[in-house]
Amino acid sequence: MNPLDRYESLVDDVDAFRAACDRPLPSVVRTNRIAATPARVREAFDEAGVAYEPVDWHDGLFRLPDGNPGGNWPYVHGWTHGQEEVSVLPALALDPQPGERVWDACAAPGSKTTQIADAMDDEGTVVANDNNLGRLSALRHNAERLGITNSIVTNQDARNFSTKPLAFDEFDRALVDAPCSCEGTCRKNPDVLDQWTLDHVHAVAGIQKGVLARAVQATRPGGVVVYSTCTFAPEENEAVLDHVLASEDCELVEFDLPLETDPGVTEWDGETYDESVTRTKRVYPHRNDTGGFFCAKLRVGGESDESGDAVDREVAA
Ligand SMILES: C[S@@+](CC[C@H](N)C(=O)[O-])C[C@H]1O[C@@H](n2cnc3c(N)ncnc32)[C@H](O)[C@@H]1O
Repeated sequence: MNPLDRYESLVDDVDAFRAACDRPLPSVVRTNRIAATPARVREAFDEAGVAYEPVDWHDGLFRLPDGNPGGNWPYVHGWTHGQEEVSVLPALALDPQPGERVWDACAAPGSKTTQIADAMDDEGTVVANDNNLGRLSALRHNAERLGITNSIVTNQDARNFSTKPLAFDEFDRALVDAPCSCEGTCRKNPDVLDQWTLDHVHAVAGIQKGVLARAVQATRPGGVVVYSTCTFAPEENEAVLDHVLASEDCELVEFDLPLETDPGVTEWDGETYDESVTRTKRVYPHRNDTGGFFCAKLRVGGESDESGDAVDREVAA
């Protein structure tokens, strides 16, 4: 069975959805503004004879029609990082500010960690955590190449994350870019559809619930948690949020993304979810010619003693 068959009742135009999922995905790079401007990257691509096309919704992204995002000197100098268009969305929703404390719970190989550090002007603290040591070494390599200095790396199971190694015990913001069944990456890696099983969807949903709950607990009252996956499966998206809304002190908030999205679904396979999951965003490949994605933004409850404005703190870790 092709798992994409499951989503035909969710999309408006099944033929366009299936055709988009069958098309290869263009390579995209993000400008690392710590090291260069988009104008300087364009100049460098021109000088090096690298073909590129602008991405209309983000001035720092470029599509590379010939592929190979790592095969040119602007990449080697840390001016660019290969990152799919939809992969840029969670950090935009998180909106981290210079000086803040941010936890990237499932961070490797660091596309979003490095984008978060960039958005913070490399000021404050990003704690980049992953339970996979091999993937963390790729993250460290990327952070070094991009010249990032405000990030530290931890190797823990995010479900039981301990802040003991840190000099603080709560974060202003947290990102859970969760391990998932990766259906939305089928344009890049069609094998995900052959390897798909419902058992894996249910198993990974358990991990997702545990990590998201810990992220809410580790974030200060009034702070922000963003949850994202690259899958269409409601079991891994809306159902995870429904679970955490019931068990933790948090709420889903409205937010904007610069791409065309569909709202989260409130019913799936005989289950119904909290109405507020309609505030989450589904990105289907045929809408913007991208990969598939899911993104949600939560506000943590409880008494907040901070305005939510950018804070000026010493890096403490
Ligand atoms: C979607 S990938 C993260 C991609 C990354 N955010 C980026 O932008 O480059 C999910 C990551 O979760 C990690 N992971 C899986 N289970 C975990 C757990 N229990 N605790 C922490 N990390 C976990 C995987 O090793 C994997 O690197």
